[in-house]
Amino acid sequence: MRDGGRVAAAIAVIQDMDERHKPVKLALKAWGDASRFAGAKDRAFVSGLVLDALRRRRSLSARMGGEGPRAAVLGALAFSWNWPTARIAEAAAEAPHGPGALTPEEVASLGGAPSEVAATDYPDWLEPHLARVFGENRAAEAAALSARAPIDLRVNRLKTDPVRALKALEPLRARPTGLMADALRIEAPGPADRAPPVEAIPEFGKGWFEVQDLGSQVAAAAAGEIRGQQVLDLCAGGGGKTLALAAAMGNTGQLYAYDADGRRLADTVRRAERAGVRNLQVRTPLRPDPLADLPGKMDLVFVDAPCTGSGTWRRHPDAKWRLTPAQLEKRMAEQDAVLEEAAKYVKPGGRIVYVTCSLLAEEDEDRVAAFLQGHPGFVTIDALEQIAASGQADIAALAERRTGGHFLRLTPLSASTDGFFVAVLRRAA
Ligand SMILES: C[S@@+](CC[C@H](N)C(=O)[O-])C[C@H]1O[C@@H](n2cnc3c(N)ncnc32)[C@H](O)[C@@H]1O
Repeated sequence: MRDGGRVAAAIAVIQDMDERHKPVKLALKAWGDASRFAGAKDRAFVSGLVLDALRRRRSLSARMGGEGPRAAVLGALAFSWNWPTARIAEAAAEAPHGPGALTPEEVASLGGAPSEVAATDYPDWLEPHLARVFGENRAAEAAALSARAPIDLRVNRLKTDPVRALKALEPLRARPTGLMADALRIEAPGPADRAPPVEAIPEFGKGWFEVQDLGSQVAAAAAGEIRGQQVLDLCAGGGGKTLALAAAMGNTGQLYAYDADGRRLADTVRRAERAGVRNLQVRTPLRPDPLADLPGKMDLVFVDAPCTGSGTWRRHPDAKWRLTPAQLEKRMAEQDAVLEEAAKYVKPGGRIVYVTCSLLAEEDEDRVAAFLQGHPGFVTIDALEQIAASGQADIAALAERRTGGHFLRLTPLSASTDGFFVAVLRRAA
């Protein structure tokens, strides 16, 4: 495909999303299925351009003076990909597949000086929510949430060590992160480039490493020292945290993985086998009372709670435009329910780790406060001390991420991670 056809395809994908209220993943898949002629480079170009247009859709639209998909895509080419106007004009005018010649207004907007436009790249209704957490810094935090994200890997200590893993990942130029001993990072690919083929590295197949955001690795480390313990991963989902917890346990003690949605657990056994995990029981909700034997027995219940995902907007930029106040309310109710459930399984003296990948206080501090009010037998303990006890992190580098005394909040701007909130609660002995 030539550039004109690729740009037209990106516009069509966003149009499909807008008209049919489709998530970007499905719209891209629909285009890919209907475009057998498109090669891997074409697909990388189109998906990169669509995601970049969505990341900054509002500010790009404001600069272009238009709301539609075409304005967002042309704006992304100019202001995210730094294409000169002449190159955009040439691609747009390409016959027969380009999206059509630029209008004089578009040419003027594309050539405009870096603007005074103050449009923020999140929906208006979130303004007070982000102001509550970030105050004056919210625009800078939102800008960092609108950037491309790197690819982070977690070295699996059950199979290898960071030195050997780094050697295996040399072709992809991975490097240590400094923050977590077992975390490696591959910088975000260029806008139109294909994602680095991590899964094609033979050692990936041997379970040497997993793709996992650095913030997610920090959150898992808040489990603390868990060797030999009884641990329940209550919202195990696809198993990302489960495998991190398993690695920290070193195949000692017993790890249970559960999720209210049994389909989400489907891959966990296979992933655990690949990772060399031998102390995991997957408990499916498809059986009656799957956790009936666990109440009051867990040293640790890990709650990777359902949330709005506002901390992951770098990777899922369409999610921020689809989020509604009603969805936030729904997630808050689910968070209360899952914390209530978690409390049942904790033994006296045991802990709950509460994690969200949301930056909204309503899902974070407020849920912990609500839980504590109803459960006077629990207190918060310092998340950072727990992370220190895990022996995996550079605590000094995390000290400034402490919030509300005992909690931790990570953001793309402050920690170069996805956004995460972490709280640790201890049940009285
Ligand atoms: C943030 S995701 C978990 C991600 C996963 N831990 C990982 O690292 O890949 C939240 C999960 O919580 C599950 N969930 C929601 N309500 C639940 C409940 N009451 N009990 C257990 N799981 C629940 C959802 O099905 C979803 O898979």
